[in-house]
Amino acid sequence: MRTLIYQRGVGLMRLGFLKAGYGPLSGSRSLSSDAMNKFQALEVKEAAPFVYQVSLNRPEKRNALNKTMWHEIGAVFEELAHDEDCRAIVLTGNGPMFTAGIDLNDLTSLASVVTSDDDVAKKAKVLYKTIRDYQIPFNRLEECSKPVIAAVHNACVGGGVDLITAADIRICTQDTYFQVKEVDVGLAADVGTLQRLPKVLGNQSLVRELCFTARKFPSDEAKHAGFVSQVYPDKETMLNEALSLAKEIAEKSPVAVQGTKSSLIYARDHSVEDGLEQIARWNMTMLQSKDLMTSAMAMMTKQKDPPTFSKL
Ligand SMILES: CCC/C=C/C=C/C(=O)SCCNC(=O)CCNC(=O)[C@H](O)C(C)(C)COP(=O)(O)OP(=O)(O)OC[C@H]1O[C@@H](n2cnc3c(N)ncnc32)[C@H](O)[C@@H]1OP(=O)(O)O
Repeated sequence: MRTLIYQRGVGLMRLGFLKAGYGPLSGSRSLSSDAMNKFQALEVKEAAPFVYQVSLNRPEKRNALNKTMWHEIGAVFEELAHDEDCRAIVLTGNGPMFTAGIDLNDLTSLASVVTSDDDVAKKAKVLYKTIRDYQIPFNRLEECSKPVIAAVHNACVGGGVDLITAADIRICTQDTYFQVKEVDVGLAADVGTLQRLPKVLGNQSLVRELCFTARKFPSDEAKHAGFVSQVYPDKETMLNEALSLAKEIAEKSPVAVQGTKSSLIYARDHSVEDGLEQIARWNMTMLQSKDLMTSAMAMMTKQKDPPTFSKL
């Protein structure tokens, strides 16, 4: 098992979920494999060289996203972004399903803000900060420089859809359904689905239908619509394929892969001209990396084994 560079605290404190063992550190330190397993609601392991597997791990509660899990998602993707022994990540769920969405106990606890005697302006300010803080962990996933493959089985509900729309690649099992469930609990989705799903699908009519009705979006339809790129018969097959895809990515130049992720996200949110300017500026530095020559030599010499790249 490799180690993670471990800088926790800021994100955890933001939502007020700071717990023993998650305190802010003055500098950085290595996280041993034991420490990696101190996540309470996630299981994090190095599944193959340069490949990490992050599993939602509250199977008895259908991986409902409680505050701890929400926070740990932000923390782990921030850490893996800076871990040079990580080049690709598989995100999956332990137990019967991927996730049942936000922990409804946490959602109802928000009601205490609404029903307090505080002035409406103060309550609005508190709710604004709460929602913005809930958005941060999923942004961390999207911002993580390493490609994230969401491998989904059985059900992905509410906040789970917000979570995986921030991933780079989505795959699922045949028995999976996705559900933008928020309207059924009386709210407009506010942690990413309404912003990212239209960009993932491209079909505005389908996006609106799914978001207005909260109907189940089954795997075959999700594949047809381009929401997932592959559907597998069962979880074991899917996980094997997810890890094999992650290994394939991890064998490429990290300079090339991380630059590609960064540019694709930039291009999604900017004009073609702005994107061309961004990649020119990026590559004016990155083309000077040894990875270019290493990859070119491996191709030209028809090298069988993948080339070895410096850590990044
Ligand atoms: C600012 C906030 C931003 C975020 C917003 C996010 C919004 C959302 O995510 S909306 C969606 C919320 N989720 C739901 O409405 C789903 C609720 N759950 C279910 O409908 C079913 O549990 C499900 C169909 C997913 C699975 O059914 P199954 O028969 O397989 O399991 P159950 O017997 O129902 O549940 C087993 C235990 O898990 C607990 N549980 C399930 N979902 C949640 C949840 N979302 N929150 C908390 N706990 C959950 C359930 O209570 C059972 O626990 P126990 O009784 O202790 O065994």
